[in-house]
Order: sequence, then structure tokens, then C-alpha cells
Amino acid sequence: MADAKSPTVPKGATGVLVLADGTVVFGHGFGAVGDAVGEVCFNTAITGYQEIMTDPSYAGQIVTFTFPHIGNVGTNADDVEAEAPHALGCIVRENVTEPSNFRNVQPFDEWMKAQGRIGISGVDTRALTRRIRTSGAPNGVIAHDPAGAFDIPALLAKAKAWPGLEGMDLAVSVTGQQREWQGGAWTLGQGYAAADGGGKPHVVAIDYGAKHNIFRNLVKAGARVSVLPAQASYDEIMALKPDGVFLSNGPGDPAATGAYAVPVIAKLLDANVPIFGICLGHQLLALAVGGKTVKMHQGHRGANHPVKRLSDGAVEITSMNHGFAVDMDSLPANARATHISLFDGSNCGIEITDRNAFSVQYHPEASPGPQDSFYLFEKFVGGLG
Ligand SMILES: NC(=O)CC[C@H](N)C(=O)O
Repeated sequence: MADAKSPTVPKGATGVLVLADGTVVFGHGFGAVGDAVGEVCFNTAITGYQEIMTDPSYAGQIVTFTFPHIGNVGTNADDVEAEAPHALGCIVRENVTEPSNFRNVQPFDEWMKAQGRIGISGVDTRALTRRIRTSGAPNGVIAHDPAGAFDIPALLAKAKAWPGLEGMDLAVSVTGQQREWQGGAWTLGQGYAAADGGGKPHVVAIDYGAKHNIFRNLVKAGARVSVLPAQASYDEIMALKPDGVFLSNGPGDPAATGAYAVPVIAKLLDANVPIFGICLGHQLLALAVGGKTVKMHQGHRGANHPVKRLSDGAVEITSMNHGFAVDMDSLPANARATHISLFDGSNCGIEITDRNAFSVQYHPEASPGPQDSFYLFEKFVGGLG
């Protein structure tokens, strides 16, 4: 790692990461040319880089993959969690090689370029991850220039000027239009089922930046899913006559999104509408009953996070992607903790004891990750009228 005060670009360097504290890491650029500023986080999943890059909850973030070989199975049209990538870019250890997989349609570096996303390879991602673990997720800029003509002081100024994710509502920038969701479970050779869930029960999903596999899992569990944008009002939701309301995952600071989402959720709770929330949806449900959320030191991102289910002590291996958490001590008496992280004891689930409402911090839809927690979709959809 070099210092921003002595910004000599090594010969052959076509990519660079500049952290707001002045740390400079050179590598090889791939994908789009240009630069992007955001929070630098790390993800420990071994598979699923295309799903991770397209997860809207990564808006405003640059993902460091701890798994060294990224891009080696290429990309395809199925393994996407949204129409376009939302992570700003990625940092990887090994150079991206020729894809070798029967499902490959487009090499990862070409896909990144076509999607306007920047990558850097040849970075010591173990050192970077240790740094994030010790000092917290930093703000930074990644840049790719085939000529290696980097203006390091200008990139540093950009990293320093970025205000950080705290206080940022990003759900408004990634939410989708109102629509009837089509598409169920994926099977090899057949792709996604065309099913729409057959009409009953009817779930209205609030899209704060939803991963598509959540909607597919709701369909698989038997629901028909209508999607509404993040700022949908209580009346707009109720006009669709929901049997239950789903609160999606999404990027940014839950407290900022809560400014418009919490009053709506509070009204849904008052009306005793069944609610299920995932990740940002979990945090918003906690805020709606009077709890608080806090920014985590480094966040949880990976496909192997153990979570304890408090009702019976069972351990679920889960997919995670969050940088904020529900402050367990802030929860009111009617919000009972149902799951905790076995990594750090943080809250991973709540249920509202006097309502039909529950939520989890982790991702039962996997994509990527284990499917231990699919039962939550069955619990929600199975419990609707
Ligand atoms: N995946 C998510 O929904 C993330 C929620 C929130 N943006 C966080 O980082 O904690």
C-alpha cells in the first residue's frame, strides 16, 4: 500500500483504490473506465459474484471479494438480482481469466464494462479485509484508466469529500415502478418458472431496492406478488387489498429511509396487516415500533453467517449483507428478538408479539447462499388469509 502524498504510479498499473485516509493501492483495472466513490466493504461468499454485484443493497458501495478467483464462471442473464448492477465496483485478488462454465454467456470483465462498473484486480484483498475489520469500512475511490494516468490527489479529495452512508437514503434511487411480479423458482435447463403465484394470497411488496429472488421465493411459497415503490403511501398499499405486506431489503441508512417508510409501516401495524421484512425491511419494522438502528463497525456480508433461532436453538447458516443493525437494547417490550448472530451476538430477527409481524436481518432468499431459511417465506405466506 502506497501513500497518497507520494503518488508515483507503478509501471503497468491500470487500476487504483484510494481510501479517504490516504492509503493508495494499485492494481489492474477491468470493466468500465472511470472512477467511483463509495464505502469499501468486503464479502466472504465463495460463489455468486454476479448476484452480489446486482444486489441493490450494495448501492453506494465497492465490494472487496475475499474469495480470490472472481469472474471465472463468467456471467449470464439468469444470475441477476436486479436489472443492472448496483455495487459501484469490485476489488479482487486474481486477474479475471477466461470464463469456464457451461452457463457462461459473457465474460465478467466484458459484463462489468457493459454495465458501467469498475473492477480492480491484483489487490492483496486479505490485507484490505484485515484493515476493514480492524478500522471499519472506509470511504474510498476506485479508478480504472488503461493509460494509468491517475491524479491521486484529486481521487483522494473525492474520497474525503464523500459524506458516507450514514444519513443517506438510497432506497429512492434504486426502487422500481409499480408492477405485478412474474417469475418463480429457478431450475437447471428451464430457468425461472413463469408462475405468478396463482392469485392467493396476495402480497404487496414495498420495493426499497429488492432482490428479485425474494419475490421468486414469495411466489414459490404460494403468493401473488404486487410490487410498489419505496414511497408508496398507506392508502396506495391498502388500495391493492393486500393479505400481507412485505418490506424489502435495500441500500443506505435505515433511519434516513425511515423518514417516509416508518409512518406508513406504523399505520400498517395499527391496522393489524400481516408484515414480513428482510434486512432493510427488518430495520424499518424495528424503527416503526420505536427501536433504533446503529451503524456497524464493518458489517456482515457473506454466504456463511451462522444465526441462532432462539425459539429452539437451531442454527441457520445464512446469507448476509448489512452495514447497519437493530440495537437490541432499544427494542420495546412488544418486539421480541427471535434470532441472533453467532458471530457477534447482534440482532438478526424480531417478532411483534401483539401483531402478525416479523422480520429478519439476514437473507432467506440466499442468491447467493444457503437456503436453510426458506421456511420464513412459508411461515409468512402460509399464515395469510
Ligand atoms: N441488504 C440490506 O437490506 C441492507 C440494509 C441496510 N442498507 C444495511 O446496510 O444495513
